[in-house]
Amino acid sequence: MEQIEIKSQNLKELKETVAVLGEKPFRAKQLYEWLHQKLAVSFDEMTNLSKAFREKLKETCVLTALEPLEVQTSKLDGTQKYLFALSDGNVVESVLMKYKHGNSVCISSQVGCKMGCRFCASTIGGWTRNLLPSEMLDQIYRIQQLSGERVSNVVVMGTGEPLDNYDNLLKFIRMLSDENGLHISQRNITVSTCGIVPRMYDLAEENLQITLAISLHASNQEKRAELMPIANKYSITEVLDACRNYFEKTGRRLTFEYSLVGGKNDSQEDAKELAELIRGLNCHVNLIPVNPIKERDFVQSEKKVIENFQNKLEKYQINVTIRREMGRDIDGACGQLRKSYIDKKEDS
Ligand SMILES: C[S@@+](CC[C@H](N)C(=O)[O-])C[C@H]1O[C@@H](n2cnc3c(N)ncnc32)[C@H](O)[C@@H]1O
Ligand code: SF4
Repeated sequence: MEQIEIKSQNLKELKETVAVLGEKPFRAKQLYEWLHQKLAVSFDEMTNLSKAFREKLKETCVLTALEPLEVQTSKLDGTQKYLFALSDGNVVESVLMKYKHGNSVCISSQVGCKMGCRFCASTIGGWTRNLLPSEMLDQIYRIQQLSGERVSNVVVMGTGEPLDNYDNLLKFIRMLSDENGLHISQRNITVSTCGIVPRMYDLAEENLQITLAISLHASNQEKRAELMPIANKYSITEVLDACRNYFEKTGRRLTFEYSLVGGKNDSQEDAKELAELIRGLNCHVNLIPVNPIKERDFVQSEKKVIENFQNKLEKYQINVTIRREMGRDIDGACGQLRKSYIDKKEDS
C-alpha cells in the first residue's frame, strides 16, 4: 500500500485519514496542530496521541521533514541562507531576512526551473520536479525552529516558477494561513511569477488576499523576450491585461519587479516607457539591482543610473522603491547556494 504523505494533507483530508485509521474525528485537529503549529518532525513527539495510534501512523504515513545541510549567516544584516535536503536527495534553498517590521522567509517552489530567464541561476541546471505543499511549508517550519525566530512574512521568490506548480502552491497558501497552523495572514504572503498568463487569471478567482508580484524586467515586448523566453509564449500586453484583471477581481495592489541590468534595460527611455506601460494600474515597482552570476556576463547598473531610473518613474507618479540587497556577503543571487553545492558534489 502506498504511504500517505501526511504533511501535505489539509484538515479535511486529515479527518478522512484519521477515520480510515479507526480514530475519533477530534484526533485530526490534534494531529494537524502537531504537524503545523508545534512543528513536530516525528510521530513519537505527539504525546497526546495514544501509542497505538502513533504506531499506526508510522506504518501508514510518511512525515516530510527537510534536513538542513548548510546555513550561511550574513555578518552585515543577519540574513540567513539555508540549504535543505529533500527525502529524494534533491536540494532546495530558502532565505530568512530580518526586517524591523518582522521576519520574512523566501521559499523555493520547484527543484530548478524550466523558464530559462537569462540572468537567473535557478534555471541553469533545468527543472527537476515540483515541490509538494509539505516541502514548501517545511522550509518555513524548519527555519522558524532552527533560528528561533517567528516568521511573519513569506515570499515565494526562491527557485522555481510558483504558477507552474499551481495546485500545490494553492494548497500551501491555504495551509500556511490556516488558523490551526502557523496562521500567517494571506496579506503577508507574496507570490512572484514570470507571467504565466492563464494561471494569473485562475489565481484571480481563488478568493485569496495575497500579493501578486510580476517579474517584468523590461518596458517592451522585444526587450522582455531577450531576457525572458516566457515572453515568447505570453506577450507583455497579455501579462498586463492579466494584471488589470487581477486587480479588478481581488482589489490587491500589484508589485512589478524590475531587475536593472547594466546597459540593457536601465536607460531614461526605458524608465519613461515603463511608466507609460503601467500607467493607471494600482501598482508598486520594485527595482532590483541585478545580482551578477558567473555563468552570464550581465553587470549591475551603476548606483547613479539606478537612482535616475527611480527618479524618472517618480516623475510619472509611479510608486517605486529600490530593493535593499540583503545578505550581500553570502552566496550571492537566488539559486546560487544550491548551484554551488551541486557543482561541488559533481566535482568530487
Ligand atoms: C527567482 S524568481 C522566482 C519567482 C518567479 N519564478 C519569478 O520569476 O518571478 C524571483 C525574482 O528574482 C529575480 N532574479 C533572478 N535572478 C536574479 C539575479 N541574478 N539578480 C536579480 N534578480 C534576480 C527574478 O527575476 C524574479 O523577479
Ligand atoms: S527568474 Fe523565476 S521564472 Fe525565471 S528562471 Fe528564475 S526562477 Fe525561473
